[in-house]
Amino acid sequence: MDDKKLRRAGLDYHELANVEMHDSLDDYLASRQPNRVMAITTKGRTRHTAVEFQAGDALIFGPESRGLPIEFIESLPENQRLRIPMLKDSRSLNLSNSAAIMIYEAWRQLDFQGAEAL
Ligand SMILES: C[S@@+](CC[C@H](N)C(=O)[O-])C[C@H]1O[C@@H](n2cnc3c(N)ncnc32)[C@H](O)[C@@H]1O
Repeated sequence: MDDKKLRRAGLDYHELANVEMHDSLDDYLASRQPNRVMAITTKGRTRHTAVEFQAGDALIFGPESRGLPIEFIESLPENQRLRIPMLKDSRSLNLSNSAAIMIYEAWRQLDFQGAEAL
C-alpha cells in the first residue's frame, strides 16, 4: 500500500479512500462485523441488481487470480452470492470493473447518499 506506483495510480483521489488492512477475511469479519455480507462472485446465481442493498452491507470480492474461496461462498445464502451478468462465453470481468459496477449499483439504490446535488 506504500508502493509509489500504487499511490501515483490513485492520483489525488487516494486521499479520499478510507483504506484498512486486515490479516485475513476472518479477521476483517470479526473486527468490523458488517450488517450483511455479500460475496461478489462469478459462481453466484443471484443477479447483482436483484438485491436491496442496505447501508453497512459488505461487498466481498476475490483476487484476480482465483476468486473467492468456495467455502466462504457456500457459507452464505444464495441471495448473498451475487453475479454480474456477462456475455455468454465470458469467464469473468476484471476486479476493478466488478468493484465499480457493484459499488455504483449499491450507491444508486441508496440514492447516491453523500453525492453532490444534481
Ligand atoms: C478476475 S475475477 C476472478 C476470476 C475467478 N476465476 C472467478 O471466477 O472468480 C476477480 C473478482 O472479480 C469479481 N467478478 C468478476 N466477474 C464477476 C461477475 N461476473 N460477477 C460477480 N463478480 C465478478 C469477483 O469478486 C472475482 O473474485
